[in-house]
Parts: sequence; structure tokens; C-alpha cells
Amino acid sequence: MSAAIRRSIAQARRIVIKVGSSSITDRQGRIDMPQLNALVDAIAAARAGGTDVVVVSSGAVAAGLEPLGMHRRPRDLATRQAAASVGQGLLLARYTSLFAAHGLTVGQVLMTVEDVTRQASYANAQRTFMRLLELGAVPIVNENDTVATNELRFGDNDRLAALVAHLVGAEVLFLLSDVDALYTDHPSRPGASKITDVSEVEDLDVDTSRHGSAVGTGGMTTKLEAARIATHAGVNTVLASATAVRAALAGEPVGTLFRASDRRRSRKMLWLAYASKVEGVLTLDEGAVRAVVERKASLLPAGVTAFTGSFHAGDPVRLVGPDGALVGHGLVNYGAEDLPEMLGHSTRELAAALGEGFDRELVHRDALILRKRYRGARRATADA
Ligand SMILES: Nc1ncnc2c1ncn2[C@@H]1O[C@H](COP(=O)(O)OP(=O)(O)O)[C@@H](O)[C@H]1O
Ligand SMILES: N[C@@H](CCC(=O)OP(=O)(O)O)C(=O)O
Repeated sequence: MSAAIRRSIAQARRIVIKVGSSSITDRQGRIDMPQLNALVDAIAAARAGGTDVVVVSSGAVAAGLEPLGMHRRPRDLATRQAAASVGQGLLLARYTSLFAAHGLTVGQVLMTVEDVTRQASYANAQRTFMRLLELGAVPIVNENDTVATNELRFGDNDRLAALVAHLVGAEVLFLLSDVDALYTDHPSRPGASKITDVSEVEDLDVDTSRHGSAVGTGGMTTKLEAARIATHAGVNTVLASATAVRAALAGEPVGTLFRASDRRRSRKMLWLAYASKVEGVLTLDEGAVRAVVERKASLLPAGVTAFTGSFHAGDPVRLVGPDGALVGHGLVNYGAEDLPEMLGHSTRELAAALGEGFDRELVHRDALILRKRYRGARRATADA
């Protein structure tokens, strides 16, 4: 890790720390007080040094097991929600008293997928975080497990933490876990070796398929996904053992550093890429697919043959090829009610009909995120 990055990590003014269930609860599902204490001490020291800290803490389900007489993580959603309901209260009570010993106040933030997928709620959540930080409180974030449904949940706090890091404009995201770094294979496998420095998550060739702890969810797969989201948002990301929290915060060479990408995406595009909820689907003809995928052109109304959904101007939509293969996602410039009159018409015809101020692009190239490998593209080219 270069000295400059280490320094910038140690001197960051705002950080997000995500801690996994396995790091703060024991095998019986009790909150591991010495471990939680050590974590809070390290965070309080960072706060004393003037750094804003947002904590994303898992552990609600795990902490609810023992009080409810359960011995393992429940399989069904309703029981997990009940466990989270009991455990979240206990967890926050512990955080509240441990931080109070350092003269710090905590604020609970329970988030749902919708808080980040809808632009208005995203802005609202952002305002709340900023105000909490201005007031000197330490936000303690978790997914609102008791109301999240199977269809509508993050399911893991790794990605939630990356989106929060982006939302609050953090400089560093720390993913603290029960493993000390990323390995080329599950750390228990012979030959698995430690990776200390990653420049581009998408270029990694590692096996993350084997599951992690009994209480954790997502394992290493969701941590890599989180690192990808955060680094593309310009946030340096450090994966380290929760027991090495002080060293990690001090920028010491522990764990794995995922370097912030130079090709930093705007807030809006990150939201589109990772957090938005698609409101409609546009079907493109082969010429439009080629223009968008190969020439990186904007999408014009003439290239769209059909659409579904009831979206408004500015909403996120999915773009698919004639065979339904995903082309990418984009922010559409017209609502569904305007489209029937526009589709298939050339720009000249539309300009004549709609006059001055007509927006010729249906989806502007700068508001488009293409799928990394469009599976239908080669076929579209070959058929042409
Ligand atoms: N390539 C890998 N490198 C490191 N850990 C891995 C890898 N593949 C799987 N894992 C597992 O992922 C676990 C961490 O994920 P998880 O249990 O969900 O933790 P947490 O509760 O901290 O979110 C590690 O303990 C390890 O067993
Ligand atoms: N929201 C859940 C945690 C989900 C989760 O991501 O857990 P983990 O893999 O331990 O970070 C809970 O508080 O139990």
C-alpha cells in the first residue's frame, strides 16, 4: 500500500465502518461485549481526532437468538424478522451505553431498499445523515430487517454500507469481518493466499463461493460487490479483521486495500448503476443496439420499437435488444404517456412536430450505463 494512500486513510475526515455479525456476537448468539467495547473505543478515538464516523452494524438477527431461546439462525423470514426485532433493540442499547462512556451520542438509522432506490427518499436519507453528523452523533445503521421482505431487501449489510459511504460522501469504507483479508480462495483451503492490494475489483480472479460464518450473510461475494460500488464512487475500501480495527483506521498495512477508482462516477450515475429501481423497459431495434453499444451514441426515439412500464421523465429504465437481452440502464427523458407518439419517428419528423425545445435523445449517452458484455451484440452485428 503506498504511503500516500495510507496517509489519506489515516487522515480521512469522514469514514464508514461496517461490522459483521460474526465479529460482534459469539456462537451462542450473545453480543460479544469485549469485542464491541474494543470497536467502540477505536471509533471514539477516531471521533476524538475529528473524523466523522458512520457505523453500519450487522448482528440484529444473531443478537436476538439467545433471548428467544434459539440455537441457530432461523431459516424462515418471519422468525428472522422476529429475532432482528429483539436483537436490534439490544444491540442499540449496548452501543448507546458504550458510546456514552466516551461522551458520544448515537442515532439509530434503519434503512430499507426503497430509501436508496427512490431519488426523493435518497435525498431525504442524505439530509438525515448530514444533520446527525453536524450534531455530533454517531449514526448506527442497519437494514430495517423487521419490515424488509424477501423480494425487497438488501439482504446483506456490505452493499448497504457501500451505498451509505457514497450517500454521506465518505473517503474510506472499512469492512470489518472475522477474516483478516481477501484470499485467492476460501482461507481454509490449502494454497489460498492473501491479497493485500486491489486496483480494480472487476479484474480479480478469486473464489468466494464458499460460505462464511454461521451468523454472517453474503460471505466474501457481497464484500467484493460492496468494494466495487464504493471504489467506483471514489471511496478507498479496506477489508480487515474487526480485531485489527485500530491498525486499519490508522492506515497501517493490514487486510486488503481496494483502491478508489480514477474513473469516478457521478452520484446520479452510481445511483442508477447500483441502487435505482427500474420503472420501465425500452426495446431497441438492432440498429439502435449497435449505435448504443458500439458507437456509444445516445438512444433516439427512432430506435425504440416498444416499451412497458409507467415511468416519468427522469426515471430509470432498462434497455433491451430485439431478443430481450439486456443492453443497459438509463435515465429516460420522456414519460411513458409521451412515447407512443414518438417511437419510430425520425429526429427530423419529431422536431417538425414538436418544435423548439424538443429533446432529441430519449436516453442521453451520459445517462446510460451499458452492461459490461452485451450478449446479443455480436449476434446483432453478425446478422447485419
Ligand atoms: N476468497 C475468500 N477470502 C476470504 N474469505 C472468504 C473467501 N471466500 C469465502 N470467505 C468467507 O467469507 C467470510 C466473511 O463473510 P461473512 O461470514 O458474511 O462475514 P461478516 O459477518 O463479517 O459479514 C470469511 O470468514 C470466510 O469464511
Ligand atoms: N441486517 C442483518 C445483517 C445482515 C448481514 O449482512 O450480516 P453480515 O454478513 O454479518 O454483515 C442483521 O442485523 O442481522
